[in-house]
Amino acid sequence: MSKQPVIFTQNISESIDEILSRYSYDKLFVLTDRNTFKFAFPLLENSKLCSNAEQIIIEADDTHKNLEALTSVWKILSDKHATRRSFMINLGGGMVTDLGGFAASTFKRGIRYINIPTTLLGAVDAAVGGKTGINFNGLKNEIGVFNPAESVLISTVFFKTLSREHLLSGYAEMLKHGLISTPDTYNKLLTLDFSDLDLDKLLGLLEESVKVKEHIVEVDPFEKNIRKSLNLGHTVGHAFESLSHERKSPIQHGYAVAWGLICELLLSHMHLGFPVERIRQLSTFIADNYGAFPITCEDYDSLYEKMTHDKKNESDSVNFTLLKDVGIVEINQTATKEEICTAFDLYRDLFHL
Ligand SMILES: NC(=O)c1ccc[n+]([C@@H]2O[C@H](COP(=O)([O-])OP(=O)(O)OC[C@H]3O[C@@H](n4cnc5c(N)ncnc54)[C@H](O)[C@@H]3O)[C@@H](O)[C@H]2O)c1
Ligand SMILES: O=C(O)C(=O)C[C@@H](O)[C@H](O)[C@H](O)COP(=O)(O)O
Ligand SMILES: [Zn+2]
Repeated sequence: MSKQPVIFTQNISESIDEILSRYSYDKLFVLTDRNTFKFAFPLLENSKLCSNAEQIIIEADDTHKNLEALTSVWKILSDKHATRRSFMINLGGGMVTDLGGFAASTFKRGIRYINIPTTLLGAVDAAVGGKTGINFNGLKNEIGVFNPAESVLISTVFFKTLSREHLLSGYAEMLKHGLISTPDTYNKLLTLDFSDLDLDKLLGLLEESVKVKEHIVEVDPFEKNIRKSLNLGHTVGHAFESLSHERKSPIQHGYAVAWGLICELLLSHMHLGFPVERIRQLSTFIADNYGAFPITCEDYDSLYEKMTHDKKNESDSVNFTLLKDVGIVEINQTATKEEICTAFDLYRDLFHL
């Protein structure tokens, strides 16, 4: 896979037109969800090329990252006579870039697309690296392909309409990037104060964080080895997220990752001696900013069953990425159901559940 250009810009319209002018295409489609159509699309008003684009608008939020919304995108592409020479822009958070990337990758066996993330989570993680897909059968990202966008255009101009919860959701993936990179990067992340947010500081941390992901994806684009480190916190996190959908009380992806990180650091301690002090420090940061995901022992069987579908699994055991310490990553670690339930018990103790 060739290196995917990730471009930071403060003049989004000019940058889009500059990138699009490098391509020859017959029709341009812009995919948004209802919110990004309202908040983000107007910010492209100075783009000459986007002003003639066909709009595709889907319902917002992860509960719509599904087959029905995907089908509606395929249908519009087909009805509007999109061809293999057509081009798509995914303008939205991770829900739009995941679903839109998959729609583009599969329509007529693949049309080219660029991602313009409008959330912090999208910018730091989802829009970058070529994982596309939808949720299916109650499981996160169960169907999808690896196929990177032609380019990713990151502009903080979109962040003005994001809530604190949106920012915190993206920040959880940044904490993950910190944990798998270096103590220096990680420790800086713990100093950000969300009760008195310094946006400039956040943006500096964002640029550093994207580089962590870019580097790993460049080395291992198809998640055969070290890319599994980007899945830290997700074996449990995805189970929490799916359970929240089942409960009809969906949590944001990054929140699920934040709580998943704590459970997986507890497993990291049990398997590899990850320092307890660091777990206490991070769980305090997460409890203060994210609260807790409520679980009881009644949920353990259901959570474990969900983890048996994790994409990293081989044969019957649940596969985790664990840490010996910050920046010391061990992939392909398996844990028994008993160990996982012990981690849930400890998580509940830490979060007073
Ligand atoms: N492909 C990957 O590598 C990868 C990585 C991380 C996460 N993900 C996926 O990304 C998704 C989560 O992404 P997300 O957190 O961006 O969620 P999201 O796309 O659902 O966006 C969250 C909410 O914010 C709204 N929104 C988006 N941009 C806005 C803006 N500028 N102003 C106001 N509202 C705005 C959306 O409409 C939505 O309601 C999950 O499906 C997750 O599985 C994928
Ligand atoms: O880019 C990756 O690789 C990741 O794992 C990034 C994750 O933050 C992201 O949530 C991803 O979609 C999870 O992928 P999955 O393969 O576990 O579904
Ligand atoms: Zn994630």
